[in-house]
Amino acid sequence: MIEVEGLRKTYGDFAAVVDSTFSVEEGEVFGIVGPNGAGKTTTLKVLAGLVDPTDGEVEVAGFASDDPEMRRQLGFLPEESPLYEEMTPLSYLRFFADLYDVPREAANERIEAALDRLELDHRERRLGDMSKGMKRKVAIARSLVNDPDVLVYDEPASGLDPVTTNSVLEFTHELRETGKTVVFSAHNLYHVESVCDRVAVMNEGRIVARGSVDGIRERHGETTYRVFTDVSPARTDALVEILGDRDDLDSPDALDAAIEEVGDRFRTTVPTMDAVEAVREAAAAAGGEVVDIRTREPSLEDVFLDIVGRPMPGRYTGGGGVEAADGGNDGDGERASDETRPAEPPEGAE
Ligand SMILES: Nc1ncnc2c1ncn2[C@@H]1O[C@H](COP(=O)(O)OP(=O)(O)OP(=O)(O)O)[C@@H](O)[C@H]1O
Repeated sequence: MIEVEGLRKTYGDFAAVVDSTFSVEEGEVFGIVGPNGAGKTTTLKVLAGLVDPTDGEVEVAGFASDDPEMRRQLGFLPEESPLYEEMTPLSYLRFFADLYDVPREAANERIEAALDRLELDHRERRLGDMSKGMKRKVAIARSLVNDPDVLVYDEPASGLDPVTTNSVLEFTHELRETGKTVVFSAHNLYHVESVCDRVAVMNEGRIVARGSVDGIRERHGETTYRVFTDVSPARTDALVEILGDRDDLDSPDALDAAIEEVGDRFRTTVPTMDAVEAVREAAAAAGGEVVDIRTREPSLEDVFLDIVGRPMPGRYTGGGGVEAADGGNDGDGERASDETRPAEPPEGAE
């Protein structure tokens, strides 16, 4: 439903988006996450036909992004959506339905259905007097008046209270059950995890990972083991010392920092089963024993911090139009599996 190949957008010699390749299947909810300035909004605006790409191919619902027909197939929700303050939700939404030439009866049905589902009361109230959450719901309803196949939402739940956030996210999730394809950006990784089928992680203009949330987590996150050790209070220093002295562990320093007192036990967080065995031996040497081992899966947030913490090649083209280093994606086999595209893979990665 959406094909993006080698997308690049530069402003002067600054690259807002660099060699970005991804596709979104029909009926999929696809999330774009990344820190401030990563290039999410620019990518979405290109998809919505509001910004021309400097380079690359973009196709939405079978139309090139510069084809005016493409906009008719699309509902765009910008990050900030100023509404005509003097209008009411109903008059505002009917106005947009008219712009799209939606027959009055179909428009009314669509508007009522969207506002009912979004639980928007006060439909005759002036938009200027509505809360931020209400306005956001009206803007979401606006994105649906032309019954588009593709919805592009920039931070749909930004700045909303938890109840309204949930309602908006649930609604986003439900859209795919009606056959819509949704691309949205978010900062809140929990939102992305709860709603998206697949995600792209952007950093400094590049897609540095993409795939299912679980796939990305598996590739990037590290499972850690929490080992709970019971040692008599008189022997606790001995345990810490023995563990700190182990030079057969990946990182004795990190291990040392990871020993915490939890109630009358010690909790040691280690990265491998070998390290778990090392803790077991140390506990025995200190006259205690391991009483519990828990596995901790990485959250998307752990993964995100790991990925975006990596250095990226420069974004400035120096006027020549060529990046300091090539990164991003090569575009092949994007749909086949979960993929990651670190711009500069650290040694030994992948
Ligand atoms: N019209 C423009 N002219 C110059 N630079 C721009 C323009 N639009 C965006 N940029 C720059 O491109 C980079 C990416 O911006 P973009 O808005 O796409 O990031 P974002 O990931 O959506 O960030 P945020 O999460 O803060 O909204 C930023 O450094 C931004 O300043």
